[in-house]
Amino acid sequence: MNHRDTIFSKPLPSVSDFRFDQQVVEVFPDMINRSVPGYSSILQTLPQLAERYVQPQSNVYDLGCSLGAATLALRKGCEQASQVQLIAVDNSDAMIERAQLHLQGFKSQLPVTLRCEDIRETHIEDASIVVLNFTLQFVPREERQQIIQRIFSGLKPGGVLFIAEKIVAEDPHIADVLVDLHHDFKRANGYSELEISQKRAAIENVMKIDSMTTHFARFEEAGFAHYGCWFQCFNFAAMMAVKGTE
Ligand SMILES: C[S@@+](CC[C@H](N)C(=O)[O-])C[C@H]1O[C@@H](n2cnc3c(N)ncnc32)[C@H](O)[C@@H]1O
Ligand SMILES: O=C(O)C(=O)C[C@]1(C(=O)O)C=C[C@@H](O)C=C1
Repeated sequence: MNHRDTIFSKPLPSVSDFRFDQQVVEVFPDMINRSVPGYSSILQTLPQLAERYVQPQSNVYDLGCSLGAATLALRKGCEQASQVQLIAVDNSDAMIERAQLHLQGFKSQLPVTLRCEDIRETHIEDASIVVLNFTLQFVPREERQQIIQRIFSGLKPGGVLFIAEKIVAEDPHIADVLVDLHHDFKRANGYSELEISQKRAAIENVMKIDSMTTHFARFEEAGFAHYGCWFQCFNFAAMMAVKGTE
C-alpha cells in the first residue's frame, strides 16, 4: 500500500492548513519521498549513526515518528546493543495507528513502544539517542528552545540528538536559489505547479522554518558540547548535537 500523493492536484476552493490526518497517512511515504530532497539518504545513514552512539541500558526516542521510517532505521542500528528501549512518539492518531501496523511487518528482537502524544509533553530520560526528523518545524517557534532543552536534560552523557529540518539560508540570494532547486526537485518528481503552490499555501501557517544558525544557537544554549550539520540537500539539512561526557 503505497498510494500516490494527489492531495493538491485539483484546484481547491480554499486551501486549509496542512494536517497529518488520515488522507495524508494514506500517501505519506510517497509524499515525503517526492517532497524532501535527501530524505532517503538521511534514513539510509541513520543505522550507522545509531550504532555509533547507542549505549547499553538506554532509551532511544523518535519524536514525530509518522509511520516509523526513522524508528525502523534506528532499530537496525541498535539491534546489537543490550537492554535498549525504543520509544516512538507522534500526536496524530492516524499516523500512530498506521505506524503500529507498519512496524509489525518487520521482525526484530527490539521492541518499540508507540505513543500518541505531543512531543512538548514527552518525558525524556536515560536517552542515548533522540531523533527529531522534520518535526520541530511544526512546533510554535517560542516553544522550540524548551523542547531542545528537555531533550538535552534527558540525554545521558555522550548522548546525541539527530535533527533534520527544512531550513532557510541566511543569505537571501542563496535562499532563493535553494527554494528554486527544491521546487525543481518537486517538478522532477511529478508535482505540478498547482500542487506545488497549493501545498505551499497549506503549510505556510503551520510550518515555520529556521536558519541553521538559529538551530545551532539553540544547541549552544541548551549546553551541547558538539554540534554540526552532517548532511544537506538544497534547503533540507540533517544536524546533530552531542552532550559532553563530564
Ligand atoms: C514530516 S513528519 C515527520 C517525518 C518522520 N520523522 C520521518 O522521518 O518519516 C512530521 C510528524 O510530526 C508530527 N507532529 C507534529 N507536531 C507534533 C507534536 N507537537 N507532537 C508530536 N508529533 C507532532 C506529525 O503528526 C507528523 O507525523
Ligand atoms: O516544503 C515542502 O514543500 C514540504 O512538502 C516539506 C514537508 C516537510 O518538510 O515535512 C512538509 C510536509 C510533508 O509532510 C512533507 C514534507
